[in-house]
Amino acid sequence: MAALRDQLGAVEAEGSASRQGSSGVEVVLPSDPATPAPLCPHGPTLLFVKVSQGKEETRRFYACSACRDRKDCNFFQWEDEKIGRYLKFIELPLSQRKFCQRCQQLLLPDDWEKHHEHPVMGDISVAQLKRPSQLLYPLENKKTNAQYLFADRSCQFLIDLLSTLGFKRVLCIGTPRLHELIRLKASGDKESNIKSLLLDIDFRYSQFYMEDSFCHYNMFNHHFFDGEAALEVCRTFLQEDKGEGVIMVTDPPFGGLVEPLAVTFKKLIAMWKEGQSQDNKELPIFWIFPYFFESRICQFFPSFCMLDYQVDYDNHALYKHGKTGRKQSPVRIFTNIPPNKIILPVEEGYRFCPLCQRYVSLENQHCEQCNSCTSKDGRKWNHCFLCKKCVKPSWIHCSICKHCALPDHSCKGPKDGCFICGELDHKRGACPRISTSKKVNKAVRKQKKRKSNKMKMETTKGESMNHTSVTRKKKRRERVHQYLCS
Ligand SMILES: C[S@@+](CC[C@H](N)C(=O)[O-])C[C@H]1O[C@@H](n2cnc3c(N)ncnc32)[C@H](O)[C@@H]1O
Ligand SMILES: [Zn+2]
Ligand SMILES: [Zn+2]
Ligand SMILES: [Zn+2]
Ligand SMILES: [Zn+2]
Ligand SMILES: [Zn+2]
Ligand SMILES: [Zn+2]
Repeated sequence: MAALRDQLGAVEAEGSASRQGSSGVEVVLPSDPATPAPLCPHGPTLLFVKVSQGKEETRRFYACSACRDRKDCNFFQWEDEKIGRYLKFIELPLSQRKFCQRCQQLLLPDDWEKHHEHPVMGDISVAQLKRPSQLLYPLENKKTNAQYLFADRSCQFLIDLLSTLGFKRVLCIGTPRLHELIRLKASGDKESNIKSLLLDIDFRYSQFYMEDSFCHYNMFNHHFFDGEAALEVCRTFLQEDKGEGVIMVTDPPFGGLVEPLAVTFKKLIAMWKEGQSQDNKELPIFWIFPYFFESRICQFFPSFCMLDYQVDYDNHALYKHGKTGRKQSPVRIFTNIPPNKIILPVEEGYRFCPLCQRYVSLENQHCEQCNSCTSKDGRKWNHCFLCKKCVKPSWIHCSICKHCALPDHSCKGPKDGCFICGELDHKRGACPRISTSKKVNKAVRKQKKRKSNKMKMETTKGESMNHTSVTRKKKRRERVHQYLCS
């Protein structure tokens, strides 16, 4: 890309020198108006062509519509670059296939010079190109990307499940690893030829896929960055075969708000419905999200139920945590597919409850009072006759608060529960009622103040500062663990 930008520089320098003459750079109309121009920070770009001595060159390029000076906006892309680049790359001999780890970019020989001081990986095999989620580093920015990739075990479980349920097409929203494994499997054996379309905000993936298998997309506002043509790719995918055989699988960043996601998913459902013959059917969906969002998700999608299956991730330290050797993860699958159709692996500790007609975690026992397998976190829950419901094993009934809570809770205060709504089963960060970041900040400030007061108290009690900070760290770790697992 950088090399290409330099070419633009040269072209522009020439262009401005003789803009009025017979040589220079001219704006042209795209040959196919349905193909939207790529976007730069200034909006859709314009298509340019270099003209020398009155003759147009054959290769045209997109550049910024607003900025004439490369210093102001260095966007550059050949009109035919997208396809050309990937195909050129795989045609190179293995020894020339390089990937810049800093720029997260496949390099063509023209680009090498620009990256010679960067860490560059060589000998990129076809197998590696087919697993971009292993080549690219996961974006771990908690607030925006939180790219937690499925552990093999969970990804394989999902793929087997999709194939057992007979799906032919999978709309992958924010599931790049699932997308690549579906494609890998489809190319590997003729039996399973499931198609997959990935919608993700991580643009790095566009290097590895053509426009019919990747759309640069924002799931919080249903925005296709490449305009109408990309939207059409998605529509066609959903409506193929009159909408038969398609499922939507999504694993949004957990910091994300449920409501905008629900609005987006409803738009996609409507898009699928346009191509439907019968009205009464629902678009099958797997929405992967932490269990403490159950009530919130079911509010928007009453037909959804939560499966007991614990989804595991490769790069999420907290979710790998577990005392029993088995990883404990708070992440579940929410779906409108009847749970009795979904077999959870017995070898991983799931069993079928004939009364509930669904697979549950081994320790999730059927409660006769509730007439349901009530555990949400995979542990055995206890029935409280005063609360008339099952509660976490770590909770006891508090006669002051008149409900069950952790034994060391402080009565009549939201301190041990959620700072925002006061509920005891989740913390502020997971509150389904958070609507503005303002509220969160306020709660955080409050919490910090309380903490620092507490610390002052502890230090005046005569404990050494060192010891206090160690135990506080330990306590904090325990609290995080509790938040996820208790
Ligand atoms: C929790 S990760 C899920 C990855 C999945 N477990 C996998 O292994 O395939 C969230 C994914 O959503 C994507 N993402 C984050 N914000 C997004 C947004 N606003 N719109 C679309 N995708 C987004 C991230 O790039 C990432 O791939
Ligand atoms: Zn620009
Ligand atoms: Zn680089
Ligand atoms: Zn049961
Ligand atoms: Zn019960
Ligand atoms: Zn109780
Ligand atoms: Zn109490």
